[in-house]
Amino acid sequence: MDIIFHHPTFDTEYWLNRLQQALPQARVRQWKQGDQQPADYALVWHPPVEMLSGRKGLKGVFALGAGVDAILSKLQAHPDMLPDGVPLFRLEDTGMGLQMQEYAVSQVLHWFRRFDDYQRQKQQGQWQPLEDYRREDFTIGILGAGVLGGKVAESLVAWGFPVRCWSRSKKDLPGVQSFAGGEALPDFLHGTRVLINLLPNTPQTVGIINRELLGQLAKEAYVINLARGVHLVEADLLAALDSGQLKGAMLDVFSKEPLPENSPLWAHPGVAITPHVAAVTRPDEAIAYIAKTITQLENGESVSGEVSLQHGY
Ligand SMILES: NC(=O)C1=CN([C@@H]2O[C@H](COP(=O)(O)OP(=O)(O)OC[C@H]3O[C@@H](n4cnc5c(N)ncnc54)[C@H](OP(=O)(O)O)[C@@H]3O)[C@@H](O)[C@H]2O)C=CC1
Ligand SMILES: O=CC(=O)O
Repeated sequence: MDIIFHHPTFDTEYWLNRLQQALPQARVRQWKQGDQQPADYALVWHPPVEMLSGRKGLKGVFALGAGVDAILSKLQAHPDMLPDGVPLFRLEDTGMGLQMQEYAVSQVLHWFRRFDDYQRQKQQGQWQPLEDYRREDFTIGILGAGVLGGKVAESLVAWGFPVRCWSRSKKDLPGVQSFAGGEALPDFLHGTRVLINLLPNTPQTVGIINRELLGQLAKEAYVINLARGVHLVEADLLAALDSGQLKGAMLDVFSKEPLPENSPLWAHPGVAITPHVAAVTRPDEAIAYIAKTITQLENGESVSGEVSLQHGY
């Protein structure tokens, strides 16, 4: 079995060695321009079109992350990039769930315990205990209730917050109120104090966090965007912060990355920023998952993690 690997920034040597250890029967190599030798599986992130297109004998392509929007948008421009019938897989959790939980819980607690207000007071040399927020006024609404949204919901339920989620299909997650489909979106938003985005980037979700949506949240709401920058209309977010409709935003992803120097988001006091690090691919966990999935595929067993090209995630 032959496996080709391409990632623009990962430590390729490390990945090749660990993949080889996990799949001793395979021949693993870094894909280089001009390499048209046979391959059964391709492991990729931002793949050059020629790495995949027209490749015979390919049995599966693995995206080395959770989101497949970049691959799918390339596929739209080059429909022959993924040979017909070749499944595309993505990473399901592989350590990203825990990272998302850490990020979301720490930020929700930061706002819930009013550390943002106390920081402002500290800057003014002000010693002034503030009224506690109550959990019942701090409903967390999670857009997307898949692998990562589900994990984040679980961790916030454990902290005693009222948690609700919104997805395409109805969910049965312990302690979480589930809303499904476009018609249920207004009810989901009504009373949501902290909105956490973990949707995939699809034509249906681009620009979903806009003026209209933000206006339906509870007064002085907060937004955490952990998914993709294109979900959020940045100008609408800034306007909602300036009007007082929103009290704060924690953003990990941006419509343009790296965030341009002249973006007004940098200087806005209500906005905190991290550079797309909410959940990174952990090599060892990802390799274990890919090796397990390839072994299952080779044994003719069913696997999870296949991307629906129809739904775009
Ligand atoms: N910032 C970072 O560092 C990282 C960001 N990400 C982002 O997180 C995203 C989510 O990852 P993951 O949880 O694994 O993805 P999943 O595919 O497991 O979950 C996606 C969820 O979104 C829901 N959904 C999709 N389309 C719609 C729609 N039109 N309306 C309502 N709900 C919808 C799905 O509904 P249903 O369950 O009904 O299908 C599902 O619950 C990734 O796509 C990626 O962009 C991922 C990793 C790191
Ligand atoms: O943003 C990262 C991913 O894995 O998707």
